[in-house]
Amino acid sequence: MSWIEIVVEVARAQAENFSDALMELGALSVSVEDADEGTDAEQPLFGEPGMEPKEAAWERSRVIALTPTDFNHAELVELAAAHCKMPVPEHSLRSVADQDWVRLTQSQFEPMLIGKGIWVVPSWHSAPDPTAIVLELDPGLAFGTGSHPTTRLCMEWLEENPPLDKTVLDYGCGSGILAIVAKKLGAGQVEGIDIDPQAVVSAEFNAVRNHCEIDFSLPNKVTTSTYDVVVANILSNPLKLMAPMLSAKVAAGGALVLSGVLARQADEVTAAYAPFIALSVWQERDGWVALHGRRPS
Ligand SMILES: C[S@@+](CC[C@H](N)C(=O)[O-])C[C@H]1O[C@@H](n2cnc3c(N)ncnc32)[C@H](O)[C@@H]1O
Repeated sequence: MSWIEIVVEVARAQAENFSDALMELGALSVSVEDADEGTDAEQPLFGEPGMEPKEAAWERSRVIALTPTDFNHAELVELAAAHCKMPVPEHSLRSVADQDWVRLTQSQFEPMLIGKGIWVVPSWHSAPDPTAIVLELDPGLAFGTGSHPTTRLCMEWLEENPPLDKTVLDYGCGSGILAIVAKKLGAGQVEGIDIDPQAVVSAEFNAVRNHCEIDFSLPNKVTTSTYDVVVANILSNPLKLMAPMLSAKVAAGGALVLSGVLARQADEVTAAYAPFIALSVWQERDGWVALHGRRPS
């Protein structure tokens, strides 16, 4: 089976309504991208919790609707335009050939070497070096496959500072990748927390699959525990807000490692933690940094 993509350019103000109308009228899926992508007029949109981008679309937005082949494509565009009370925009059609989507997706995830000797290996591959530290992890609904520089920075910090027999808290655990690597590097008790229930489920699944005993939970579990190592790869805004709480989770003499912070945000995050723990940049990668510091003994 194959499909047809309808491609339409609309102004920013119409992108969301037009996309919704296409979906209501029978499109199988709709995506919106910057029509100026790859040119000098390209407009990156960045957001993070509490700082969502003001504009949810681009000055010139390209709306792409996936439809069956036996569909009246011109009529769909006309009806969607009428629904949005806008002139009928020009459209073009692109044929999408059927593919082995599972194989195609899997081919994009190869085993990854992180740091000096940590392999992240999808289940459909065997580990290139079974004697190394191997995490079996498939891309899923939670963030944390090891491909993002912030995850890699935290994993590399843990590899360089092995938490042997130490207690570790992974705050914002996503897939659980950092908690699992900590456990595989010899940590004692390891816990993970995430605000997203789906992440907790994924992390629990991944821990079992990697034969690691780790306790994952939502943030509402109230404890006064402190940990020898606290690692949090979230984003600068929530990290700043959580500075008193996260710092209090670090045991005397323990280490705090933060990532999800852009290099240009390092000073403001360091300032938020200064009353509790002196942080400094450990390493920078692709514009992201990992910050670290120790609570005085
Ligand atoms: C960038 S992902 C990091 C995932 C994984 N630890 C890694 O390093 O790849 C950030 C995670 O933090 C979680 N998160 C965001 N805000 C949070 C909060 N206030 N409390 C706990 N978790 C939070 C998100 O749900 C997400 O799973």
